[in-house]
Amino acid sequence: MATAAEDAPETAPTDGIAARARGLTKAYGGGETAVVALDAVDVDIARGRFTAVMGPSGSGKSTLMHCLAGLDTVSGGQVWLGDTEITGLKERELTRLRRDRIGFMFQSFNLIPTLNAAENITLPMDIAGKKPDEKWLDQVIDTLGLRDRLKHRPAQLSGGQQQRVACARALASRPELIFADEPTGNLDSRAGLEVLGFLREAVDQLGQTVVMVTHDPGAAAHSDLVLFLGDGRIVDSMERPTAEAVLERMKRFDVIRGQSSPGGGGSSPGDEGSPPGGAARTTPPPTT
Ligand SMILES: Nc1ncnc2c1ncn2[C@@H]1O[C@H](COP(=O)(O)OP(=O)(O)OP(=O)(O)O)[C@@H](O)[C@H]1O
Repeated sequence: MATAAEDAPETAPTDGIAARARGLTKAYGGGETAVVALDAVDVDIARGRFTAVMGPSGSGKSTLMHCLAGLDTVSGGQVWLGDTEITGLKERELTRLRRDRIGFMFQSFNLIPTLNAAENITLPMDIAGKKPDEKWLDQVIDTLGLRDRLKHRPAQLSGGQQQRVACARALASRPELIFADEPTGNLDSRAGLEVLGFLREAVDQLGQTVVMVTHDPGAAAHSDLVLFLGDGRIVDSMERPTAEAVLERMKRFDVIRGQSSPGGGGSSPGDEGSPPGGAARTTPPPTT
């Protein structure tokens, strides 16, 4: 019994909650150079909704996503995926959890160049030795308009099509949660809109849960809820956002920063800010 208890992750009631964090703290480095990227964050990610995470450069968006997805360890606090506490899981258990229960999309697509679209889409399931649900897969492929591109390799596809393949790959195993880090960052506005439309459909028509980190108020406007991060804390949220309202909210960060650092001096790491809609950033590939 002691062994079972040891192996059993702590559970919490998470009805309607796909992911939850309590007191989530992440610090990098130590001593004088320590950076607190996340400062005791409490957050609930609602199931079946599209949540966007915004905030100035260095505010902790990617760190939050990585900690919620079990891609990074935390310095303090607890994180749950569904009712599984992931803080404290061993790397092997985390790898399995990410593979089985989470879908990832990144700015840089992260497709395997030697595999065709169909093979890329099912790769995580093939690695896991799982058979895809063909009916679901068909639905995903048709929703994403990839039916006539399945035999193409990534180099034979446009950026938008490659990101659609990455989207299908994230959806293929019908994960509990999809994390998308700047999924439109490498796309022109038309292709970006298309991908955002598909993520919206994944939520509305396929019942998926999506969390998207973005710098772009126009992209955030496709979500149901925007969480605003500032200096490692969730400082605001906005239901049913519009691009204009998100842009206005983001401008207030610049005002506050302007007030707190007269003459532009005294900036801390990652404090330089970035214009909404800009600032492409490279994200590490998924380790699943
Ligand atoms: N590996 C690391 N080592 C040290 N500091 C780090 C590391 N990763 C992130 N940080 C710091 O943690 C803070 C939050 O970084 P994070 O990348 O989460 O911010 P972000 O909001 O995603 O930024 P951006 O919009 O520029 O991508 C920043 O101050 C950053 O410099």
